[in-house]
Amino acid sequence: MTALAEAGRALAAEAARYAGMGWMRGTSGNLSVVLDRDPLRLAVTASGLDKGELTETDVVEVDAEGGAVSGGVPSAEAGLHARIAAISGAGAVVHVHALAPVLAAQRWPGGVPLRDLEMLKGFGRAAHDDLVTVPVIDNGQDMRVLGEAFQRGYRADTPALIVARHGIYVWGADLREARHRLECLEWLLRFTLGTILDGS
Ligand SMILES: CSCCC(=O)C(=O)COP(=O)(O)O
Ligand SMILES: [Zn+2]
Repeated sequence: MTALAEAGRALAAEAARYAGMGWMRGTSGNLSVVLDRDPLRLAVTASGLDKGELTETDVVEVDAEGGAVSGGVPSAEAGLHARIAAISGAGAVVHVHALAPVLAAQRWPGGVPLRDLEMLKGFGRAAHDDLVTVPVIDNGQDMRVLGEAFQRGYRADTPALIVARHGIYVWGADLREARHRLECLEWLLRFTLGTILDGS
């Protein structure tokens, strides 16, 4: 099996899992893994498909700008995946349309504050870190513009980015680490939103 097909199989399995959680509704969301660093090459999910029904062939190899190197139409957001992988050194980038991150960005458009929660450990931070701020950038259709905005707010200790009125990106050394971070961060965001509702 080629490296691209192997990546496609892993991406399909991961996407099915996220779809089952309701975080990839319709055709939303996209996932990638780094195939090569020099030059940068990623395997990214193909565009416009039901992410709960992907097969190992629904994957496209892209370059550092998100342009297709193999056949097929890559995710419309491949350019942002590539920028995140290039800047952070991550081996995998996941993007889902879970609701809590979008609600949180609406409430805290300058960055979502998280503090003093055990679950922060699952996001690569200390439980009692004074303040963790998840960056928020404006949505748009030009991935170069989103990439620049990501890069301006990038901090190596905060492996996530919320795109306002759109969704969230989380990254890690591999798909498993990215997933663990995403699951814990989604919990943190839901908790933080819940504290406004109950006034605490
Ligand atoms: C209803 S999904 C709109 C596009 C989007 O935000 C997304 O995550 C999926 O785009 P792709 O090109 O990767 O299918
Ligand atoms: Zn999206």
